[in-house]
Amino acid sequence: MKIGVAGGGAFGTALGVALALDGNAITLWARNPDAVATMQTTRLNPKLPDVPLPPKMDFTAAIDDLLGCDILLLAVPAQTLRPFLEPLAGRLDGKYLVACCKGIDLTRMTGPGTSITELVPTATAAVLTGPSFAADIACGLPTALTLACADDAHGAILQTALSTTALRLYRTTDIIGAELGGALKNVMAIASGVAIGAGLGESARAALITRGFPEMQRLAAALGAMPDTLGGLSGFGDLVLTCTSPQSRNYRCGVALGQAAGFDQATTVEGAATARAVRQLAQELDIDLPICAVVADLIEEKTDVAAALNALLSRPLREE
Ligand SMILES: NC(=O)C1=CN([C@@H]2O[C@H](COP(=O)(O)OP(=O)(O)OC[C@H]3O[C@@H](n4cnc5c(N)ncnc54)[C@H](O)[C@@H]3O)[C@@H](O)[C@H]2O)C=CC1
Ligand SMILES: O=C(CO)COP(=O)(O)O
Repeated sequence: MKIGVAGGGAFGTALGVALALDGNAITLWARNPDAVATMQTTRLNPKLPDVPLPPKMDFTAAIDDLLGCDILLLAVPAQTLRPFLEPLAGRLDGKYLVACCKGIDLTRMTGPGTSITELVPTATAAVLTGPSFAADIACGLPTALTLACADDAHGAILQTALSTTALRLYRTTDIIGAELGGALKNVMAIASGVAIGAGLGESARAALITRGFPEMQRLAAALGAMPDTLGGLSGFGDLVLTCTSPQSRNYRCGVALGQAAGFDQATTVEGAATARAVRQLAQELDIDLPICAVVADLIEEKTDVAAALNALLSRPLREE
């Protein structure tokens, strides 16, 4: 099956590299023609500067070049997935559409897999998520991800097509649980970064990760996820990775917030919009998600770190 990638950022490129080195011919679409020309001629992507782009990868800024692919890996940022798909919806019938972004769309409050199902109901929607830094995948380091597809037979086809020796895909039919794990761990990564940036210590970070996990589980359960999914790679696995590694942009953004320092607004930090979406969902569903709420307030500068800490520490003592 022919594989295409939409999105010329770090993650789409890394997946393309891994699959091309495994023998697949990959077409990668990026919206910026200059970026495409650079990749085509230099065989490098500045977002992954140390990784040569394999000969089996081709680059295009013409979206029509993707339409001959059977499997499309959608690696555009989460808030841009719906606007990306909407004009294409009638031209993607029957394809495998695999969301590779992590977040909750602020306009519709849906995760990426759900957005695909809504916008292209004739496609097979799937979500690829889990603990993985683009640079690790591109360098061929061992990585394990979750491939979620409601139809398990189609999920098995995708699992085989997208796994390589180093990139191991585990299968689930729970799209909601997988996409929420990937979205919510970014909010917790910001919180963890804030704790470290503000000098609150590693014990505080461990507390945030551990108390953050049941927040993820509560929201996921309320939105219809299967109970065990959040304990897997897409939830717990990615929570651990992203909350503990300075490679994570969400974590680094949190560190900057904790230090009251600036952070490059052009960096992709999916947890910022997701925190706001989660705060709204929590209100609508009447669920208590205190860590998510303070992250959203910090992002919007409705609170500062001292007040956020006080809000968390002054909550009533209770059973674990
Ligand atoms: N970088 C990583 O290690 C990982 C990233 N992801 C996810 O992959 C998604 C993409 O992230 P990255 O590739 O890392 O981001 P990035 O910042 O490296 O690249 C984002 C790319 O999206 C493009 N883009 C922005 N708006 C667009 C639009 N409206 N239409 C088409 N393209 C647009 C930008 O030009 C840029 O090339 C995110 O949801 C992220 O959470 C998932 C796992 C690992
Ligand atoms: O999702 C990721 C790791 O699994 C990448 O995290 P960041 O987007 O925070 O860099």
